Amino acid sequence: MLRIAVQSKGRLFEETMALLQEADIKISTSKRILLVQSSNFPIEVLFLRDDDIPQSVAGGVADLGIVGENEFVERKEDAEVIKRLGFSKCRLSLAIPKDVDYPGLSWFEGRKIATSYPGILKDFMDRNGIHSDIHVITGSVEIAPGISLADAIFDIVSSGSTLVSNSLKEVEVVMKSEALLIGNKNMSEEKKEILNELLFRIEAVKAAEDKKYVLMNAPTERLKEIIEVLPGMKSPTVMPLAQEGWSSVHTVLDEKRFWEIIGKLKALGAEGILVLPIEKMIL
Ligand SMILES: Nc1ncnc2c1ncn2[C@@H]1O[C@H](COP(=O)(O)OP(=O)(O)OP(=O)(O)O)[C@@H](O)[C@H]1O
Ligand SMILES: O=P(O)(O)OC[C@H]1O[C@H](OP(=O)(O)OP(=O)(O)O)[C@H](O)[C@@H]1O
Ligand SMILES: [Mg+2]
Repeated sequence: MLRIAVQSKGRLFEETMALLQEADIKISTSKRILLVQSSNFPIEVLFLRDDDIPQSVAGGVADLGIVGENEFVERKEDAEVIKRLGFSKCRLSLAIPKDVDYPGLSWFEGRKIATSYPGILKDFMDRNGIHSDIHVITGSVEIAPGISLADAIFDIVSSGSTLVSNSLKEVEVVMKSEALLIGNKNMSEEKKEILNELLFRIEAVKAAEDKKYVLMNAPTERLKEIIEVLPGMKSPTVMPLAQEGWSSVHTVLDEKRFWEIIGKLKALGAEGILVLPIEKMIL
């Protein structure tokens, strides 16, 4: 049985549970139970604070973990990055009061910076030859300059609205982050086999993300032009309709290019276009 450490609540929790669910791994969650076995897959889920996930994976308390890259890099624990998961995207940035002129990194020389990521910040400042005074706080970092606790902050930014609400401006992006699947470096062969099955399922879920299955009726005489417009996995499926001169065309479309392609298909005479979600895709 594999043990995976995931965040018990917070920004990573929902998407982590959704990923396991889409991979058809059933986990019943209840606030008080911190170790739960799946009823249909050889895995158990250990619910932890995200701060503790890198260490539990490096030390072998858990075999796998899902954690933000920011937290993983900060902790400097010896575990392996198995897969970048593409959710909980954010960045770690330096921000200063919005009315202060910013001449460049030298501004931070001798300044006090509040952060929950002292390791990443110190490495960045050392690389750039800047000496600053790093003040560690575990939450509500953005408030620090407003209450004269620090001159600047170094924290997570996503939409930037927390910075705006606290009259701060982002001046340097130090790293980008997303959720990672990390693993213990000494997993047994049996555990690696279960991990491979898990990865196979995760990849099928990820491949289907942002993809749609599209069916349409098309005039047979325009099929050649219609097929040229469609990217598809290999080539579209084409079947004759009962009505003479018409065909049914089935294909997979990328959501990003969806409207552009649909527009072209309509112009070529396609009609009765149906768009269906795809649950999984095995490439
Ligand atoms: N605004 C955001 N947008 C996108 N991702 C974010 C955002 N804030 C945080 N994250 C990502 O989600 C992770 C968890 O964030 P969260 O705020 O839940 O952490 P936490 O308060 O430290 O939780 P815990 O109680 O588990 O210690 C962060 O380490 C980061 O990778
Ligand atoms: O750029 P934004 O979109 O505003 O997001 C950034 C904020 O999001 C996170 O906090 P969160 O809302 O998770 O609350 P927390 O401080 O309790 O972790 C993070 O610590 C920032 O404060
Ligand atoms: Mg935390």
